[in-house]
Amino acid sequence: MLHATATAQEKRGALRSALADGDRLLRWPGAFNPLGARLIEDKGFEGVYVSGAVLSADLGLPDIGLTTLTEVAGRAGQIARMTNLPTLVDADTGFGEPMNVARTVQVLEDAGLAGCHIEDQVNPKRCGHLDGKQVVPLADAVQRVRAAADARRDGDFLVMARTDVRAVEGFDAAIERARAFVDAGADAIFPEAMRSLAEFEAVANAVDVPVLANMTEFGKSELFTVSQLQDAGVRIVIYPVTLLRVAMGAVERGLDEITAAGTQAALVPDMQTRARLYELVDYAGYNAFDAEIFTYRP
Ligand SMILES: C[C@](O)(C(=O)O)[C@H](CC(=O)O)C(=O)O
Repeated sequence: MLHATATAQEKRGALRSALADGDRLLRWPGAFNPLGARLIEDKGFEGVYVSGAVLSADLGLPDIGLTTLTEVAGRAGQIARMTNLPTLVDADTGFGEPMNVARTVQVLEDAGLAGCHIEDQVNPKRCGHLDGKQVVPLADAVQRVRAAADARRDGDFLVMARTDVRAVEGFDAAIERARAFVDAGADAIFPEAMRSLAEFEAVANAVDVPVLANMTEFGKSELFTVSQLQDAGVRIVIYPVTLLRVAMGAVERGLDEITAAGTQAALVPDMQTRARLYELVDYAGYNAFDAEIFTYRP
């Protein structure tokens, strides 16, 4: 009843245990809204991702660091609250200098997130799969990670360091940064825009913390399967924009159908039904809760 019963601390603890548990790959689709997180949990996935690209797109904005910490924490918190799964949020470059990064981590902890990733791009940042990116010097990037790791009050909050350096300085630099970020306190590494499975595997072998693979469509990485990634030693896979793209594709087709046919009738068989929607928002559970409270007498 009332959906997520697990506290943020419990979700963070569960994530730590899942990451410590052998080499099982954790699959985290990107939720573009809280209801999407509910569905991700219902379908048996292991975690929820909140993408900066999706949060930006939701506001009609490109993913170039225009969103504020308040916007990101607010929306990510709404999403995290709706699920018992751990939720990881994209914190871009951390919203400023190292002291801003520290505050970012604490605000995201308070919003109920299980962790976040901080990247080494310069501002304005861009999608990790586009050309023309720039990264800050290694020393500055390491300070961001150290600030994030030191700022946490819950030691289970996952600080993941993302490096975009592969596309700028090459693969060896990505390995160098991954190792330096782990030394600075990173709990996990997100090597952005790897060019092959072998590159993911090499990063996983180079560090003793979990490595994430970003399986975003229309990007620089091939779309590897869960078993391929697992065999390469990857521990977490995200599908950051997949559900938004799928949904928006359906929305476009729906609008075209209404225009062409003058009615939405042909769309109905493929729609989520009223009953399924009510199930996901626990309509019956709220009614039962309400009825019970009204019979309560001291
Ligand atoms: C992971 C990512 O940062 C995101 O915001 O989800 C993006 C995804 C994308 O634009 O496809 C990225 O930079 O890879």
